[in-house]
This record gives sequence, C-alpha cells and structure tokens, in this order.
Amino acid sequence: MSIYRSIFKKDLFKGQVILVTGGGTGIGRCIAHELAALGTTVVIAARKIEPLKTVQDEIQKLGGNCDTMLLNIRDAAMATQVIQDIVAKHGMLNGLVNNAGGQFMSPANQLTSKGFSTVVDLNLNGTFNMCKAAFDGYMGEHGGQIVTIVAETRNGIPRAMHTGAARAGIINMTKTLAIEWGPYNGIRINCVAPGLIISSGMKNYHETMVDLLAHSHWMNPTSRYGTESEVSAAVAFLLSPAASYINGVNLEVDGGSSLSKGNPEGDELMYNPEGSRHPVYVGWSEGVDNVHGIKHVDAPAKINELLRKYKAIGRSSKI
Ligand SMILES: CCCCC/C=C/C(=O)SCCNC(=O)CCNC(=O)[C@H](O)C(C)(C)COP(=O)(O)OP(=O)(O)OC[C@H]1O[C@@H](n2cnc3c(N)ncnc32)[C@H](O)[C@@H]1OP(=O)(O)O
Ligand SMILES: NC(=O)C1=CN([C@@H]2O[C@H](COP(=O)(O)OP(=O)(O)OC[C@H]3O[C@@H](n4cnc5c(N)ncnc54)[C@H](OP(=O)(O)O)[C@@H]3O)[C@@H](O)[C@H]2O)C=CC1
Repeated sequence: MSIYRSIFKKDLFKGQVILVTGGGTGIGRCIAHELAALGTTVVIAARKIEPLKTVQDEIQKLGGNCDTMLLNIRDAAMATQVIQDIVAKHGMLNGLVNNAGGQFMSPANQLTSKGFSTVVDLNLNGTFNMCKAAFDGYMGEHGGQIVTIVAETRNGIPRAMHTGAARAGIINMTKTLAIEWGPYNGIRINCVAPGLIISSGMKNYHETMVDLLAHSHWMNPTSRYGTESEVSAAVAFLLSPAASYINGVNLEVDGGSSLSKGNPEGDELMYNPEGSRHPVYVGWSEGVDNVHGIKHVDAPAKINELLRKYKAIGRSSKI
C-alpha cells in the first residue's frame, strides 16, 4: 500500500487520465504505479512495447487502470497522434508527465556535434514536442497539469554537458510556459530534478561506474541515493490540487546533494560514512513487492543490494 494513499484520499486522481512517457521502465514505471494506486487511468508510452505491456499487466493485476501507446517523443507528428488517440479513446488528458529521456556519458572534448544534437533532441525538443501536442490537442482548451523530469543542473555535469544543457533548457522553457499558458488556459507546469536514483536507468551505466556507485555514498547529506518512489511522490504532489498554487518551479528531489560539491574541511561534513540516518520512502510497492511476481526495482544487482539495506533504516521510526 502506498504511503501516499494514506496521506491523500486513494481516489485523489479518480476519473483523471494522465500520460507518463517512458512509463515502461524505472522511474516512469514507478510514477505510473503511484498514479494508478491513486485512481488515475494512466497511459504509458515509449518506443518499446514489451516493457509497457509488462507494466500494464502489473497495474491491472493490482486493480488499476492502464493503457499503452507506442511513442517516440523525438517525432513531433507521433506526439500529436498519441495525444489525439488518448483524447479520442479516453475523452480527456488531465496530466502529462514528461519522464522519457536520457544520455550517454562523454567528456565534452570528445562529444561530436551529432552526439550533442541527439541528446538535446531527445530531452529538450522531445519535451517541447510533448508539451505542445498536449496543449494543442487538449490542455489549451481544457487546462491540465504538466510535470517534467529533468536532472540536477544547479552545477555543471562533467561528462554529461549535453544533458545538462538540455535539462537547463527545459527548466527555463517550463518557466515561460507557466507564464504563457497559466493565465488563459488553466495549465500548471513544473519540473522535478532527481539526484542519483536507484532505478533501471543505472543499467545503462558502465560496470566500473556501477561499482563506484555501489561503494560510495556520493557526497549526499542523506548519505544515500534516492528511490523511484521518492521522485514519484513529488510528481504526484505537483500534479495534485495540493500544489494548485505551485507553477513554473523546479523541485529538486536529491537529498540535498546539489547544495555542495565538495568541502575543503573534509568529507565528514558532507555525509555520514557510517551510513544513512534517513529512512526511505518506498511507495506503491510497500506490501505488493513480489505479489503476482511484481518486482519493486530493476536496478543492477549491486545497487539493488543497497536499496535492501536502505529499507532497513529506522525501521522502528514512522515514515
Ligand atoms: C550523468 C549524470 C546525469 C544526471 C543523472 C541522470 C541519470 C539518468 O538519466 S539514468 C539513465 C536514463 N536512461 C538513459 O540514459 C538511456 C540510455 N541512453 C540512450 O539510450 C542513448 O544514449 C541516447 C538515448 C542518448 C541516444 O540514443 P539514439 O537516439 O539511439 O542515438 P544513437 O545511439 O544512434 O547515437 C547518435 C549519436 O550520439 C553519439 N553517441 C551515442 N552514444 C554515444 C556514446 N556512448 N559515446 C559517445 N557518443 C555517443 C554519436 O555521435 C552517435 O552517432 P553515430 O556516431 O553516428 O553513431
Ligand atoms: N535514475 C537516475 O538517477 C536519474 C534519472 N533521471 C531521468 O529520469 C528519467 C527516467 O530515468 P530512469 O527511469 O532512471 O531510466 P530509464 O532508462 O529506465 O528510462 C528512460 C525511459 O525513457 C524512454 N525513452 C527513451 N527515449 C525515448 C523516446 N525517444 N521516446 C519515448 N520514450 C523514450 C525509455 O523507453 P524506450 O526505450 O522503450 O523508449 C525508458 O522507458 C530520464 O529522463 C532520466 O534521464 C534524471 C536524474 C537521475
């Protein structure tokens, strides 16, 4: 049972239709589960159908409503078509979660023009395509809520300059859209910037990177990484009426890791080497992990082991 369900009424989003891009894996899958647990008819869309069908099956087995659609967010015509199909089939589109995105790691001096364009096209142009299609196809007339997953951009991102530039672009685009689309169309649009999150996304990392992540606490004031549910809870909040006066913000869900990038007085000021004292929020999977064979998180094994340890933090305390 989702802890969020006990904070909000379990039918918080009942009757609403919300599209989650990249909803077949990782953070997007978790967002889809959270929203479905709160009564949403959730539409998940991405390029590969199998992961989408698996998540649809999981949600339906748990009693939720889920539809799937094929989508490449880089293709503006396809974005328009998917929004039209959702409105034709479900009659409305109350929310859009732009979660699809990603990058590869490369030092800036080895990055080709094509590589830079590819990552900007996916993240920045892709998010624009989805926002514009949602506006033109439904929200411009009826209003709605949009949340985009970005990344920490308070500082530079060594070896990921392309994604940093694209995500910073999304954050500024969001501010402008909040101003232009808020007054006349009743649209709220915000961003969520996750820090390092234990998710299937980490399967894209090189093994040496996974090893490094598994053995460091990565200079975070909470001394741990984040969970998919901690990102999803922020998304659900921003989509909800509880956030009805929040517009154009970027909410960092990073445990405070972006606040400081080093301390000359020593690492002990940055994190607790003994381990975290911050219990995790595990969300929708609480109580349903392994029910119907549903797995909570699909991260690399060494990282999943960390999550297992995190779940034991402060077990006696109420979270
Ligand atoms: C690093 C901290 C960031 C903040 C924390 C964020 C964490 C996460 O996001 S978790 C992971 C989320 N998931 C992913 O990132 C998905 C994995 N990535 C990809 O699928 C791809 O890298 C892609 C989506 C960014 C691009 O895919 P695609 O459109 O299929 O592009 P191509 O493979 O055809 O490549 C086009 C072009 O890009 C250059 N390039 C691609 N990969 C690399 C590489 N590993 N190193 C250097 N350059 C690369 C290259 O120029 C490619 O063109 P060609 O040379 O003609 O192949
Ligand atoms: N995990 C982390 O630590 C962090 C993640 N993020 C961001 O959070 C989001 C989710 O990441 P995470 O779940 O970890 O990683 P995943 O790689 O599991 O998720 C990425 C999702 O995006 C979809 N996707 C990629 N390209 C496209 C496209 N062109 N059109 C439609 N869908 C697409 C993929 O599905 P398919 O391949 O089937 O299209 C996949 O489901 C991403 O934007 C990521 O960059 C940000 C900061 C930290």
